[in-house]
Amino acid sequence: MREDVESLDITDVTGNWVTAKILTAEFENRIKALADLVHTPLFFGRLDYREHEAGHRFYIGRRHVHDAHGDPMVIDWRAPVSQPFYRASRTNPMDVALRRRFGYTGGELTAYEDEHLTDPTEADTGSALLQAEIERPRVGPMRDIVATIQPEQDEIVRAGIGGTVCVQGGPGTGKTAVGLHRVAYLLYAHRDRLARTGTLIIGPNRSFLHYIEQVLPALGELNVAQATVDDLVAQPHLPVRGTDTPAAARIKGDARMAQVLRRAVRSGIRIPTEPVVVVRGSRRWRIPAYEVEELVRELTGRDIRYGAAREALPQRIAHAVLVRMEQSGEAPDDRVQDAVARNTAVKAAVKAAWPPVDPAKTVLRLLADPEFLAASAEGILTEDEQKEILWAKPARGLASARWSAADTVLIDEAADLVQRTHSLGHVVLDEAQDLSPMQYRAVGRRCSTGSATILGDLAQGTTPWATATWAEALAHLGKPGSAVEELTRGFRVPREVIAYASRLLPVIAPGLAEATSVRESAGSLTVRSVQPGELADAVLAACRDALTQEGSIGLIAADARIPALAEALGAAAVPYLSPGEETTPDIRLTLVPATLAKGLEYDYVVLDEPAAVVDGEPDERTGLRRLYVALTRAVSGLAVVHAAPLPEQLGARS
Ligand SMILES: Nc1ncnc2c1ncn2[C@@H]1O[C@H](COP(=O)(O)OP(=O)(O)OP(=O)(O)O)[C@@H](O)[C@H]1O
Repeated sequence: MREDVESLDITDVTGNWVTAKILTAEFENRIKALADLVHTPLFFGRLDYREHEAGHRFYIGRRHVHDAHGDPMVIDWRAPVSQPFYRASRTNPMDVALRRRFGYTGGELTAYEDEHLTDPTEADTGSALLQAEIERPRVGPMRDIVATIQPEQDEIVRAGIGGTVCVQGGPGTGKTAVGLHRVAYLLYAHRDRLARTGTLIIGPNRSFLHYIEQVLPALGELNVAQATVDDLVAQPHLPVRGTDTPAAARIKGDARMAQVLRRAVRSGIRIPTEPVVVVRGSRRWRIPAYEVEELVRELTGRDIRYGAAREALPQRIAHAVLVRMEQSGEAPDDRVQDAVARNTAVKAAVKAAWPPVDPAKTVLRLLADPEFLAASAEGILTEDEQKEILWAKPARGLASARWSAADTVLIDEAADLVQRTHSLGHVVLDEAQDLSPMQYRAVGRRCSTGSATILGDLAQGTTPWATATWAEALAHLGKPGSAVEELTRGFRVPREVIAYASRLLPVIAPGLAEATSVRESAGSLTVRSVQPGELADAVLAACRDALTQEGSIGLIAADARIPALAEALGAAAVPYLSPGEETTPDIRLTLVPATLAKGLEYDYVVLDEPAAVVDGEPDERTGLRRLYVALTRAVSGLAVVHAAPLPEQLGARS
């Protein structure tokens, strides 16, 4: 297939150099997509449908492959014929007589496993290849799970594009993996539509995005944008240089701010009291004040963007002029209406009634001018709340203001009040529990005419404004009442470790079910108590111990402890990486600040001083949730080393 593309000669068909460039680029992309990847086999499964005739046997793989005659050899995993590979069971064989899974070692076919779904005498033993895949040591960035997607995951992956799906799932239940495969599926099933409208994956931070960035290209999808929420609302010339107190950030992130902003943006609207007089040639056309007033009142009552109304008003006034021209026997056309709309008298009337609004300046004024804030927030924010968000030292101009991350979300909201934000076809929002209501709104307007996949775990919410329920989050996103699915089978964390971490659940997320572990090996869990002076040495020893095993090692610690640990590692000449940097055979240890651990995983985790992780957060619940995240990053083993007493919720180990 690659040679076919490479041998295409386009000199005859390209009329001009633009077409030639575009075609060449497309061919290059296709050749790239058809590259041989040594460790990525062409197929991983086979389905024999029950009528066992020619054409009833299908090989399933990452992409479609055909032979020299164009006959299919491997079917794309996303095609409808492939679906039973993931969903068929003994209770519902879906017409499949045989399902075969192929196992590979370093790109070599080394095993296969058969299930005769309609044979009642065959025992249901579960898949050893799935187990092997789950147990495989983790090195490098996240990989795809296309060969082993589980039925409950597949339901979410293939859910229709029309609806928004929200997935609540404990640590390691495959939310991120499912979200990425869902994008690949949607791009396959709705390629044209999504090529036009675009898809976007939103993750919590850069290192997380780096960790997941290889998955879609491995599935043949090269054109999916990735961003953090901060990237989405970033203002080109207004860098974030300030921080908010947790209290201020909370108020700025509250959905009530949307009402405050709406009032602020519209605060300049004035009901006209003067007539508009348009002079054209030797004639004067006068629209009396009451009529202009009516036009303005009508626009204020309509649910259209501020900017759209501002564009509509001069046209309406011009129309009123045109009506008068017609009444006096003239026959003006559309060009006359446009010319009247641009007339200086009309422009001045519009400016007075509906002045232009700069979103950033509006937010600046709200945060700097107590009277403007009071007028906009009256009956919405209390006086104390207003005081909390006002800048102690009011900024003078846009460039000198110390904008915080929450402020940029406010500017984004104000901008949307003025002009509708462009909506994409599909948005995947990962680690969604952490967003503030205003951030949900920012994401929601980017999929207002599309759909979304919302992934998260309420127990891992580590912002003071983390959502309490998915219903609330979905309402802020503008997708109220969307389906909420739950994933509970964990593919990462070993049994003993998830049981230990789950001791925190009653405090951090009462009512949430404990994740189970599908891993067969129980995993190793050690908790070591040492004297304060010995902490760094004990942590180093635990890292060295972990390094004797295969796979990646994450040393997770409270952010405040990172410099001390970095120094200790340096002094002991133990090389280490930062999150987002790729492990190599020589450097497999990553030093991870607890605040960046979310979404990542390591074969072995050494957790330094849990009490410090809890103390690093503004309140205890958030601290314990941060600890829960840190405790659930391990694939094979977790070693906890502490000098301070463990948080009591973790309890003494029985
Ligand atoms: N069906 C599967 N087959 C093989 N591996 C899987 C499967 N589902 C998930 N995994 C693996 O389990 C690990 C955890 O998955 P993932 O990171 O998607 O979980 P998550 O729910 O997003 O976790 P967290 O809440 O901690 O962010 C990953 O290594 C992923 O590849």
